Amino acid sequence: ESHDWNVLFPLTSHASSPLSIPGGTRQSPINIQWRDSVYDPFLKPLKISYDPSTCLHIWNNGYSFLVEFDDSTDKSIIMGGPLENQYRLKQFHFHWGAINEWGSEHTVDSKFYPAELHLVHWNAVVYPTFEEAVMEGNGLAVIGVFLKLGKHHEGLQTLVDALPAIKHKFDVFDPSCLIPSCPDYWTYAGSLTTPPLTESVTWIIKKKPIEVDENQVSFAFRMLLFTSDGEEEKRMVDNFRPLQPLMDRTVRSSFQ
Ligand SMILES: Cc1cc(=S)c(O)co1
Ligand SMILES: [Zn+2]
Repeated sequence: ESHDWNVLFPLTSHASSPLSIPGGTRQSPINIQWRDSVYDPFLKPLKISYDPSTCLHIWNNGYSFLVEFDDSTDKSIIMGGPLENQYRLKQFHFHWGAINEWGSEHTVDSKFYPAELHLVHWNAVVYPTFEEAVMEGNGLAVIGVFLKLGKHHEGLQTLVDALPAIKHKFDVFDPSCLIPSCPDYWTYAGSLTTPPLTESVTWIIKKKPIEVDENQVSFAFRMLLFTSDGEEEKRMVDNFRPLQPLMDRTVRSSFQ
């Protein structure tokens, strides 16, 4: 039983990967074992309504590139799905690898995708600020979308074109163009995958990936830098967290 292993040989426990918080019981990302996911007929369809004009700017935060949204109103929200309240879109960003063999944070049946999109939302019904929501169990909801290599993605190209400038001011961008129309998703209780790693995220992982072409991931994403101007260049790649133990959690699916 893995728990004994941890008790007997705590130093060799795989669960305490460098980036796991002590005593964490709902850490992310995880491997989604398709056959172990449980269909929940009471799960509602996810309702997504984004107002493209809430788009503010795109920037490199030294770990990924983010497109941030004006979250001072309820103009861009999600509701339904596994969620009790509506959640406001705050930003979206990606995680990707140095090569196409890996890059996503979540895996499906231990398969990595070359990249993963995260659309981060917070529970403004219950919490006054994003910062407070980050610390609460029902504070955040993140939609995860896998990227697989295939045909060119028009919507993504708008972002890719802005990357070289990165300070590029954005007028409008509707992130729903990055979300597959197939309504199927998995959902589980998890955490942020970057510090503070708080266990505040209801993860909603879309079953269907979106297709992007080789250049969109390789040229654009992998040319970004972790480093700032003047520093020795370090390409921004492999900005994903190692898999975390499922522990006492069930992944639910919205589909049979
Ligand atoms: C708030 C936030 C959420 C995720 S998923 C991330 O990678 C960074 O920051
Ligand atoms: Zn993320």
